[in-house]
Amino acid sequence: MNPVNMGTSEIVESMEEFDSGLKMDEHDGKRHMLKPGQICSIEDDINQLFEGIDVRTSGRSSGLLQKVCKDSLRKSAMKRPMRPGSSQASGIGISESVSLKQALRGLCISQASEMAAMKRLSKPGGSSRASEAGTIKRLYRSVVVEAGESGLALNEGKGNLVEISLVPEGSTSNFSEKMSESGQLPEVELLNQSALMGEDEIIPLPNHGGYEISLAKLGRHGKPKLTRSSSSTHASEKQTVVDEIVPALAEVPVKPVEPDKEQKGKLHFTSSPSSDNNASNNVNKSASISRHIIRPVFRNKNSAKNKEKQDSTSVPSSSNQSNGGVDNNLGPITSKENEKSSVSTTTKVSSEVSSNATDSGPGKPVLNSNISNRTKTVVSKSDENSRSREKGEFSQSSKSSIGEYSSSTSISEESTLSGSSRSGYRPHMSKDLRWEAIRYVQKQHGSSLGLRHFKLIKKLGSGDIGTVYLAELTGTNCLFALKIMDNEFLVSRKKMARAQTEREILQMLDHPFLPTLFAHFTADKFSCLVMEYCPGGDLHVLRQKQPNKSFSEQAARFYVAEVLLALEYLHMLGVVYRDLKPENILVREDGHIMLSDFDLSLRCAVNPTLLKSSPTVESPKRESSPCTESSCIHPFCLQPSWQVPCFTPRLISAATKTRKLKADLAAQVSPLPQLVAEPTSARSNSFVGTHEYLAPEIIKGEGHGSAVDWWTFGIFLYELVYGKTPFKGPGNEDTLSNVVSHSLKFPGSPIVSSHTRDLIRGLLVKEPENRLGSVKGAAEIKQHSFFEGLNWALIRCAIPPELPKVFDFGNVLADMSASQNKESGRCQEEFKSTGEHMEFEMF
Ligand SMILES: Nc1ncnc2c1ncn2[C@@H]1O[C@H](COP(=O)(O)OP(=O)(O)OP(=O)(O)O)[C@@H](O)[C@H]1O
Repeated sequence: MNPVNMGTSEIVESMEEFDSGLKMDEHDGKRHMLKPGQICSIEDDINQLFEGIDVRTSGRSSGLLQKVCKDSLRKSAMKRPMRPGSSQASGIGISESVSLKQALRGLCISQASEMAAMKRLSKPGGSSRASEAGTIKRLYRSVVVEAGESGLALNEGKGNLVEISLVPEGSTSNFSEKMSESGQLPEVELLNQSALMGEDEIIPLPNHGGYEISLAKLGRHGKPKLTRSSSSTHASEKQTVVDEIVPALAEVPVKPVEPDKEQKGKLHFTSSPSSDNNASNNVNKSASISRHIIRPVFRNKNSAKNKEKQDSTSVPSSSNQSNGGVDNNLGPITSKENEKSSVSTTTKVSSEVSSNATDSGPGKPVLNSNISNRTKTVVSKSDENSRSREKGEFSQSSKSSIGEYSSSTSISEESTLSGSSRSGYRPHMSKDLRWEAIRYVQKQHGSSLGLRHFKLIKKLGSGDIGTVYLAELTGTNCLFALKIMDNEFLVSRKKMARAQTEREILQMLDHPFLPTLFAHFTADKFSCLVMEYCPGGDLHVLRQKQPNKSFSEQAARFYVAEVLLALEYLHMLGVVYRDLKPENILVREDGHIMLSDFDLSLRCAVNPTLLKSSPTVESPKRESSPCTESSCIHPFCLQPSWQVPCFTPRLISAATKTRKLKADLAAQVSPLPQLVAEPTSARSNSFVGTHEYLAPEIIKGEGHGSAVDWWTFGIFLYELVYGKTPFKGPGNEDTLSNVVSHSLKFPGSPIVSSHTRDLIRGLLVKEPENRLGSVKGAAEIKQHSFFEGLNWALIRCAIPPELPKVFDFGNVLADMSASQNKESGRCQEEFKSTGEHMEFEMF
């Protein structure tokens, strides 16, 4: 949370509040807004009332008591409705009434309303002197859009859609400027979204067009331990196909940056110099954003030297030192000169978001969704993998990712990327010693982080765009997963955009079930990502080790629940993951999961909405009413209605009774609205994913959106419980055709509960629009009976089905020196001997 925002006052509004502000004129019957100056009239009314009470109670109450009551009433009148348990709201002078607060507070509508208010006030002509009640009403109307009828009390739940507009439709920059001037940045605290957040910490979400959403985030435990459970070499036959689209150039708003003299021979492809260390900078940044065309440019050392002179005035700075010293050399190229010079080696950044996501005004990035040059190359990643992977060292799976890939990026604003990428600026990881270690090394060596600071211990695996090593930050006993990518290779294979996407997404993440990116830097011709190391292998390997190669439903529920939360968070950030499969789910040392591998993800705009849930049951009153019909047809009604009125509750079964009791209780408590942050407007035509996991709409090339993640989620659950995927054919083509045309079938064995099958069925609906999760995203899926009883908020504290072998971290490096130094030496030698011309095995 930005410090600037910390002081932002909470506004809680309610219809009661409006009612108090709206006074019916007895004479003309019109409703008038009560202006601040009219508060005294309320006071007068109350005084009058009190007089009445005085008269009535004079004989019974002591004068003192009356005085106390009167005083308190007067105070109440002055303070406006205040009920037990409600917190006093301030902000722009709006107090709250508790019932609405109960209904909305947890779902941040108050903050959203404040935001909406600020937004409105920031508009030209908006009067900051508007009456308080008027402001409330305007706020209410701006925030709460009641479907059907306007002016309906918010707590009269009828399942209406309440929409919070978090994306400014208009003057983002103006707004941001105003906010920065006033020192206030509206934010939405997504309270009650326990799945996404913790109770104690707030993290910034990417800036949605100038507005910052804050999420309270989960804390996380986790120290790296050197252990590998990857002795098995189970290879699935799933193949990776990379089918690339060279996407169209995207017009992306980025902040112009200062030249950096130290950028020679380095890769530049970011729009986010991660240099801003305070919130106001963030705010100012969004205010100063201008549109530039950025193109990722690769320069090898030699070409960089040649171009150094001509680029010297335009090479962007990544402000390494200000980023906690973390080398952050991936800066944007913004000048025309660079555009020119980069033509031959550029991978253009394209964008694929729906018109919905892009047409909403200058507050949102305008993206070029044309795909200019589509080259379709199918590469069998399994072949590459089989070449590159060392047998028995790490999980082998040929379930590989297909990518007729377009980078599909709607990179909105640099603050989106830099906001959480600042070293240590990730609340759930901020106390992690690895940040300290990195800072320590930088301090010691007085330089930015580079490959020389790492001791490569062993190769963890190779992917489509790079090789991942277990690496120790020299002299710190801290282990990291170091992903090293060869820039020349990326450029030549047109994979630069994928690398960029992955890095940008990693920079945004701050979630217990997603990896933390500690640093990134370029070293000679390599781009390196310093990530959290996950020692427990992947779920593919773990599944192979299970009896019958499938997980129990209980275990599966744990893993899919954590994956669901990770996906929910990603969707909330505007990231459609697209490559869910057990191979991409790593197991942490504490047994919890980490979803990895974002190079095929789609970035898009997201517009969180608040859905007001409606009670699904009849009101208790109605249910307990006697049958008044002359002929009762209630199935449980045993007594003829003409003799004795039948009271349904007395005659229903025990189970039904319990259900009804629960329903009654639920009906009495206003159901909380649901926050839905599903990027439903995201659209891509890329052919990406993994054959067995590909959604039908991707195969059919119809264009796809976030619903593909719910399809893959269904396949994932199926594979965990049945030990295989549902549509796999003898070859990839068969698999694809099965996905499109075969109906879903469940094997007779193992026996799987109807809840699980029902959830899978809901997720594996071929039409994306009818698929579970397609409308309300994870919120919808979480409510499925498969997850009944699961405590989403505390899942990170749940005991995982399996713990990877635990090593004493203190001894890890010592152990390593004995058993693994050999390999470590080999990895180091590999670098030393080959120098800048080092070739990775995978390439
Ligand atoms: N943070 C990490 N901790 C431990 N092992 C990791 C980590 N990240 C990656 N790995 C291992 O390194 C391997 C290569 O990862 P990488 O993300 O580069 O490629 P990939 O998952 O095979 O997919 P893709 O080819 O799509 O990039 C993975 O299979 C995984 O086993």
